[in-house]
Amino acid sequence: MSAGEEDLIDYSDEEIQPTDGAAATDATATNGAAKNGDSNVTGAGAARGNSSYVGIHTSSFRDLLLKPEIMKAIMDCGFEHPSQVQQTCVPQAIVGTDVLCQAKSGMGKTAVFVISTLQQIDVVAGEAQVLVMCHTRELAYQIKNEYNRFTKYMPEVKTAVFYGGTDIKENEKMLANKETYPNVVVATPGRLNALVREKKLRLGSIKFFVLDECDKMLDQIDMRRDVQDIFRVTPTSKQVMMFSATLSQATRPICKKFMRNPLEIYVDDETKLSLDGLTMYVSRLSESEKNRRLNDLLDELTYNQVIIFVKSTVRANELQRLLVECNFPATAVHSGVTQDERIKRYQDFKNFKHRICVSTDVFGRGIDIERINVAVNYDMPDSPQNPGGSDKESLEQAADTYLHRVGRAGRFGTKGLAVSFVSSERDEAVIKAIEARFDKKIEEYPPGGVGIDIMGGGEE
Ligand SMILES: Nc1ncnc2c1ncn2[C@@H]1O[C@H](COP(=O)(O)OP(=O)(O)OP(=O)(O)O)[C@@H](O)[C@H]1O
Repeated sequence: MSAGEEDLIDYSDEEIQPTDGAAATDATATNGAAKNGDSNVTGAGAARGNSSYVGIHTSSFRDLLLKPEIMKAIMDCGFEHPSQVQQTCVPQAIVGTDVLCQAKSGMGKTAVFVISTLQQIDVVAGEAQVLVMCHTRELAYQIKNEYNRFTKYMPEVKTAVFYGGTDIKENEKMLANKETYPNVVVATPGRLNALVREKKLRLGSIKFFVLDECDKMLDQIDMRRDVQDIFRVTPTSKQVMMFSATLSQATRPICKKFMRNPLEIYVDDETKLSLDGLTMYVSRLSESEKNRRLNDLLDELTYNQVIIFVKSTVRANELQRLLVECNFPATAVHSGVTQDERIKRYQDFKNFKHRICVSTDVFGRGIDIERINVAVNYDMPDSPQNPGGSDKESLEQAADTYLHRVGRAGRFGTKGLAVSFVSSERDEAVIKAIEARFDKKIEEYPPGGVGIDIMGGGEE
C-alpha cells in the first residue's frame, strides 16, 4: 500500500472517540466469537449473543420489538420471517451497535439497515439523520425506494436520493426548502460531496452512516476518498454500518477504521457463499460462437427474466441490437445511456416490461429484480482494479465480481441458473478461481439445456 493510500484510512484518535449512547456502551463490551449458521459473528454482538441473540433463531419479526409502523410495513411487504442476517443483525443494530456485515447475495441486507435506522430515527424537520451511500445510481434509487416502502406508515420521514448525471439544481431546490429537506439521504459519493462542498446539504446532524457494497466503495481509491471526506464532516458520535456479500481479509480492517467495536459477521467459509437455489454452469466456446449459443439458451430455457453481462458499453449496445433483430426484445443498461434513461430502463425491467436485459457491471451488484432467474456471463467477469491480471489478487477480484453478478438470480433462496461463457485462457483461470472459492466444480452446460428446471420456487 502506498503512503498516499495509507493516509486515506488513518484517522486521528480524536476523530474516533467512544461517545455516550449505545455505541459507546457496546465499545466496552467484551469481545467474543460465536458461530451463527453460515457466518462467524464476533465483536459486541457476539459477546452479548452468547446469552441472548446469537444462536437463538428469532422466528418472527415480532420478536424484534419494532415500532408498529415498521411492523405494518414489513407485513405489507409480505415478509413472513426475518432471514438469518436480519435475525443476527437487527437486534444489535437497533440498539446502536456498529455493524460490519458480510452475508450472501439476496438475503435481505438492505432491510437490516433500513429497518434499524427507521427504528431509531428521531425525526426533526430540516435535519438529515440517516446517510446511506452506495456505488451506483440505480442502487441508490433502489435503496431510496426501500425507504419509501418501509416508511409507508411513517409519513413524517422524508427520504431523498442524490446521484450524478442529473440536474444538481433540482437537488439544491429540494434542500433549500425546509418542507422537502430530507431526514434520510441516499446517495452516490460524488454528487453527495458536491452538495456538501456547496453547503447545500448539512451533515452535522447525521446519526446513522451506512455504506452498502462497502468493499467496492472502499477498495476503489477515488470513491474511498469521497467517502472519507463525507465521513469527516459527519459528527463523531454516530452509528456506522457496512454491508457486502464479499469482504476480503484485506478490506475488513479498512472498514473497521470507520467503526467502534462493531458487530462483525463474516462468511469465512467461502464455499458457503454460493446460493442454495442457484445452479451454475460453464459453456466452453470460441468468441465467434457466443451469439449462436446465447440464442440457443434463450430458446431452450424457460425463464422469467434474464440478465446478460458483458464487459463494455459498446458490446452491450451491439448485443442488445442483435437480440432485438433475432426477436428477443431486450433492453440494455450501461453508463453510455443518459441517467434519466438508465433509471427508466431499470424501472421498466423491474416492472417486467422487458424480459431480457444486457448490462455491464453497472447492474452487477446490489440490484434486486425479483423475477431474474437466469444470469448469463456472456463475457466473463473481471477484476475492476486489475483487469486481465494473472496474479492471485486479480483472479480473486474477478471471482468476487462473479459472485455478485450471479447473485442477481436466485434471490432470497429462489431457484436460479447462471451460465458463464468461457472462451479464453484468462476465462479458464477465472473459472478455476471461482471453483476454488466454492470448492466445487462448475459443470458444462448440458446440450439443449436438458434436465434444467429453474421455474420452481424456493425458500431460504
Ligand atoms: N425477511 C424477508 N422475507 C422475504 N423477503 C425478503 C426478506 N428480506 C428481504 N427480502 C427480499 O429479498 C430480496 C433481496 O434482498 P436485498 O436486496 O436486501 O439483498 P442483499 O442481501 O442486499 O443482496 P445483495 O448482496 O445482492 O445486494 C429483496 O427483494 C427483498 O425485498
